[in-house]
Amino acid sequence: MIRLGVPSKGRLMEQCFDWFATRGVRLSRAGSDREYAGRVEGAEGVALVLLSAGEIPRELAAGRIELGVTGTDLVREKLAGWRSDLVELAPMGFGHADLILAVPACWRDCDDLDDFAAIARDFRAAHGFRLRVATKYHRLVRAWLASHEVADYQLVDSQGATEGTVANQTAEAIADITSSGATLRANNLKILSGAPILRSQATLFAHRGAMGEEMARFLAQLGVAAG
Ligand SMILES: Nc1ncnc2c1ncn2[C@@H]1O[C@H](COP(=O)(O)OP(=O)(O)OP(=O)(O)O)[C@@H](O)[C@H]1O
Ligand SMILES: O=P(O)(O)OC[C@H]1O[C@H](OP(=O)(O)OP(=O)(O)O)[C@H](O)[C@@H]1O
Repeated sequence: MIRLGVPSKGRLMEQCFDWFATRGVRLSRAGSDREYAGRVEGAEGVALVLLSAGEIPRELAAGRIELGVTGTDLVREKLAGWRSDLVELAPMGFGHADLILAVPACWRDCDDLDDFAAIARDFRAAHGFRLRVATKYHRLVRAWLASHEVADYQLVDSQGATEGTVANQTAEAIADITSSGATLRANNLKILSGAPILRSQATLFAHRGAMGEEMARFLAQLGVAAG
């Protein structure tokens, strides 16, 4: 049996259902919007498990699901050394989002990461504490800033409404995902120029220990190379 984990709500779930439907596999909820059991038609030996997108990386790594759809951002953030437990099979062409670093739009002298590094260096002396970056992407942001030799900052945990932390004066900068940019604009924040920390999209992943014959057959049916 292949347990397939799919985001349980919103556009990610719907676009995921569409992606499989295009490949002849009909996924649906078993009952009401509140019911997290699912149905699979058009494929043998596949069970649908509806899960929070944020939990799918951990469930895949533990082998509690054999296949799963989630954002590459969530896999890289939640699983250190994710390649040892997961196989990245196919980008799915939706759920695009960039993980970016943003600062107040009124910081006229801060356009790129070099400017940010210089401001962070001076910040502690001026304010008595390190410049605060609010994010839920702790691992990715730390690794990225370290790789660019930015050290004079502290991370502030924010699990939602991260863009509001600057106006609320609990952070000076934020690192979060953006797609349309509307939330950043509404909160008077600007993205630092240059490449984003990460470009993410919804992606099909497998548990590395589950790449047997049954999986090969299902992937062939989906037209996906076995990694
Ligand atoms: N505009 C967007 N807003 C939020 N997530 C987006 C957006 N565009 C793409 N995504 C992707 O969707 C995924 C997050 O989905 P979702 O918010 O449902 O996850 P979650 O953390 O499990 O949520 P919850 O905890 O509310 O269940 C991430 O991979 C993210 O990159
Ligand atoms: O660039 P945009 O199109 O404006 O989208 C980006 C926003 O969407 C997400 O938030 P979400 O609504 O998922 O809630 P969250 O704050 O709980 O993450 C993300 O955290 C940003 O806040």
